Amino acid sequence: MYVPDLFAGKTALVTGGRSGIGYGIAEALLKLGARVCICARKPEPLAAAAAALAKHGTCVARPCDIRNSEEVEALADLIQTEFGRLDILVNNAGGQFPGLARQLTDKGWNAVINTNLNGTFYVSRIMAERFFIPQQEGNIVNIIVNMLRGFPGMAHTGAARAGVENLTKSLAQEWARYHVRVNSVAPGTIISSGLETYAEPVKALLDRMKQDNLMQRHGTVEEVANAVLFLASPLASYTSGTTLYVDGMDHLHGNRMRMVDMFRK
Ligand SMILES: CCCCCCCCCCC/C=C/C(=O)SCCNC(=O)CCNC(=O)[C@H](O)C(C)(C)COP(=O)(O)OP(=O)(O)OC[C@H]1O[C@@H](n2cnc3c(N)ncnc32)[C@H](O)[C@@H]1OP(=O)(O)O
Ligand SMILES: NC(=O)C1=CN([C@@H]2O[C@H](COP(=O)(O)OP(=O)(O)OC[C@H]3O[C@@H](n4cnc5c(N)ncnc54)[C@H](OP(=O)(O)O)[C@@H]3O)[C@@H](O)[C@H]2O)C=CC1
Repeated sequence: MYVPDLFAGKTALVTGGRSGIGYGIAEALLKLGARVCICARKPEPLAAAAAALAKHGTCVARPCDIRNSEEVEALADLIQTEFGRLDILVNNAGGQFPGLARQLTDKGWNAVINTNLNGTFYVSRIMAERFFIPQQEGNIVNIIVNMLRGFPGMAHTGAARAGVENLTKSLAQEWARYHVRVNSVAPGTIISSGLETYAEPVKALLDRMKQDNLMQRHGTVEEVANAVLFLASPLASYTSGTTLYVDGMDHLHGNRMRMVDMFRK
């Protein structure tokens, strides 16, 4: 539904672009004319994803753990060499594991905060300093999660993503003077490779969440990618510092605590 050359001449970085939602976003940007760089930690599946994406256009890849700012600087070097500029950053890399707050160890908590909050900040700051601010132009879309009413059963990621949502508002204001827009997309439960990482009994819980959703279904990768395309495009030129929910209204409706209790029993 977007014009085919919407992102012609633009370059984009999609973190976590080797799989699931990140792959879908990278593919959608490529199909609309962007040149794309993807990163993730695991080199082999990353290279395979880049090779598959290359049938849609120019796609380069580099292994990078977003928690390590030196690796993120090296990623910026690659983008500089390959593209000479960056227009769009999609902070998609992230994840967590299910567990009640009382079960979370220091190490587990820190792994999730470092990935989702600290990693997102490092990539945003480094790409802004290297590209967006010197260019006086840029666009950031952060993939978070629906945690509007908290995230019982995943308190670590709820806290980290709330941090990213607030970071979105701060960066949007601080960087407006450089013509950088910053927004977030908050998916609900999306059918993707990420969901496959969950074993029983969380799998059963995910089915229950589908029944509880007012649209009676989970979302698709394409539905998340479409929201990212909108926010990254000039169609959203007066929109910054905001969050777009792609969750079939889960942020408004449903009793997550009842489901966590089911999981506990
Ligand atoms: C109780 C009710 C549950 C309700 C569930 C509702 C579900 C709704 C979900 C819908 C919304 C969201 C969906 C998604 O986000 S799907 C995307 C999912 N993809 C991923 O999560 C993949 C990425 N995840 C990771 O890479 C890891 O989870 C992590 C973020 C932790 C980062 O990994 P890292 O490599 O740094 O960490 P380690 O594997 O070395 O682990 C570090 C410590 O973290 C603890 N840990 C890790 N995994 C688990 C686990 N499965 N269970 C318990 N604890 C875990 C642990 O302390 C690790 O240290 P140790 O290995 O030394 O013990
Ligand atoms: N699927 C869903 O229902 C929902 C997903 N989300 C969020 O959307 C994003 C994508 O999820 P989805 O595609 O489903 O899940 P995936 O697990 O398939 O994607 C996560 C991606 O992030 C990469 N990644 C993880 N940690 C790091 C790191 N430290 N540095 C660099 N890359 C990293 C992974 O690659 P590698 O392991 O090689 O590093 C992988 O490509 C995540 O942030 C997720 O939490 C939000 C709401 C709902």
